[in-house]
Amino acid sequence: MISSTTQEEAQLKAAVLVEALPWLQRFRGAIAVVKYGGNAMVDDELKRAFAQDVVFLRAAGLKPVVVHGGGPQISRMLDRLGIESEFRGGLRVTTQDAMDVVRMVLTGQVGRELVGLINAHGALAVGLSGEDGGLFRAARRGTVVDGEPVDLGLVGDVVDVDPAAVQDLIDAGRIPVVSTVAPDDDGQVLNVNADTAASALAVALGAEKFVVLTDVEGLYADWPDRSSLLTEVDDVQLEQMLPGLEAGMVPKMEACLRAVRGGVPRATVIDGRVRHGLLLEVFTTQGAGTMVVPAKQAVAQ
Ligand SMILES: Nc1ncnc2c1ncn2[C@@H]1O[C@H](COP(=O)(O)OP(=O)(O)O)[C@@H](O)[C@H]1O
Ligand SMILES: CC(=O)N[C@@H](CCC(=O)OP(=O)(O)O)C(=O)O
Repeated sequence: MISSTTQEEAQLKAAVLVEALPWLQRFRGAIAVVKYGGNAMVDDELKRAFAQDVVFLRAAGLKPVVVHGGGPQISRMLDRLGIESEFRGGLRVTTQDAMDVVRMVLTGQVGRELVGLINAHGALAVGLSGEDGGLFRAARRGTVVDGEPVDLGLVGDVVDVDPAAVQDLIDAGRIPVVSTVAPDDDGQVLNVNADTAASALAVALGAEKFVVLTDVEGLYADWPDRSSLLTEVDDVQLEQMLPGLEAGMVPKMEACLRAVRGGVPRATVIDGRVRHGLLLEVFTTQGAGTMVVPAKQAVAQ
């Protein structure tokens, strides 16, 4: 005889699968750009679970595109090489020496590792950077801190995206894994914040979803008050909040805003430290983290 506990467990498992049905139907065929932040790559087990989730999305009929960061990994390597790291307004001040390290760590280390983890489930992932196939064109940018303009060195913003190289991989059933270094018009490679680059790619691809994995539960209206976590915010509200946000959260929320204003229907910031958080975000009704939606749709979600 089957015990009642076993039956309950079985029903719970079935309920999880049934809950996923409308989301499986809704997102079949949709492009999902998933930005994996360096701070969310906490340990090997989490990274393996992330790779599993991405493969799950692909198996469920979505078209996942991974854009990765690697800020802490770059800082560690710079440290080992005796090069100082300095951030202004959430962006790394980047000298030519630092740029060589940024490029080496992002495309040669972090990107390679993610490709390997995904390909443990089949030959799906192909790595490329903003330099490959003319994917990104960048232009140098500075920033403003406390009202003062700050020169960030070899830091750029993506000003043009040619998604053909990524689209070709998607069409071939592959999972593109994108590192965000990008050349300017003179061929100088620039350091581009990964959140910013990921949102530009999500817009260019006409993505249905833009999900950002970071090291916090989502956006707090009144950071660090833990009771102020927002489950949903519209683009108008978010724009008003931006000047009050701190450091790393600024490029992240700007990226979500740009994605939504560029036509991506929903952009979500989730806690990448939660194992399988990506699956929960995509396939459960409750979702996870903070979802940014266009103002006119906010009520309907
Ligand atoms: N309003 C806010 N809501 C959430 N996190 C915030 C907020 N303001 C500042 N933060 C900080 O921003 C951090 C996320 O930025 P960052 O560490 O640069 O992320 P990543 O490395 O994933 O790009 C959070 O861990 C948190 O400490
Ligand atoms: C200009 C700038 O700050 N670039 C980032 C690029 C990596 C990145 O964005 O990584 P995360 O997503 O892990 O933060 C940097 O050098 O750290």
